[in-house]
Amino acid sequence: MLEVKNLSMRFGGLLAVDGVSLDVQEREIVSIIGPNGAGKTTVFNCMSGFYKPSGGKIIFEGKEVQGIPDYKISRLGMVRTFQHVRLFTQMSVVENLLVAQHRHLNTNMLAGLFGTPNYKEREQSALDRAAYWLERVGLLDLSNRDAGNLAYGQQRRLEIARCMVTEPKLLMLDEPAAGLNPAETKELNQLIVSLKEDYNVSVVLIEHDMSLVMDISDRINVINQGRPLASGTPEEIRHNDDVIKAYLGEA
Ligand SMILES: Nc1ncnc2c1ncn2[C@@H]1O[C@H](COP(=O)(O)OP(=O)(O)OP(=O)(O)O)[C@@H](O)[C@H]1O
Repeated sequence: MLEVKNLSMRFGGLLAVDGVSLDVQEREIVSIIGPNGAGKTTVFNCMSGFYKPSGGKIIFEGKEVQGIPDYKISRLGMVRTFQHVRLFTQMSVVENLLVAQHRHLNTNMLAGLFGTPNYKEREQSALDRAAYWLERVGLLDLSNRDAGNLAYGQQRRLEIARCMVTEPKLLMLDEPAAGLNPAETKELNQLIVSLKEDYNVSVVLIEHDMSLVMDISDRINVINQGRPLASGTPEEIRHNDDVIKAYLGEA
């Protein structure tokens, strides 16, 4: 469903991403790993339309999407979370999920003002979807709390719910386990697997928590200093000499 071919991204004199290729099939969890500064988030920023890549192609469901702005990419069904949680902290938990859907659907303001039947129906289904996902990530009891007052692990789950209410085909998670305790990481592990198995979503994951990566990934792509280093199953990556060297070098 997604193919990234020979992607490159230059910032002035720095070639942050250089010739990275990867692909994601339906119902697959694909991870991108690599030492700090390897270029992982930059790859994500290109895939999600935050950056226009300097070179290469990004093909989603047969369509070239490199350089298309982020809001259009998300309407095609590719949505992402951020390394640092980005919620509307002064809005309630449920409002965060409603805003996400409005932005996604590009709701007509006049229809809203006049409260047309079609608009009301859509509002109701947006509320139903919000309630469904809040329940699913264990936040239904906190619907009316300000998002900024949630514990960190809860904010991370709300971010995933905020993506899921838009019914994506491909979900991109940037370090979702960062800052979580072991129990929360275990819950996250189960949630991500369930997104694939129960909701047919493909997941691209950037993550430093190797036990999580090894446990849930179908395939892993390793990048180092902007360049592809290895790709394969968790078992193949675990035993790859180049990968071991790159990580030992970092430590
Ligand atoms: N907007 C930018 N302008 C200039 N340089 C950038 C920009 N974004 C990233 N870089 C540089 O590109 C390189 C890759 O950064 P990137 O954030 O993609 O790495 P990463 O693999 O996600 O790292 P980490 O695991 O630490 O999050 C780094 O050298 C970084 O300083």
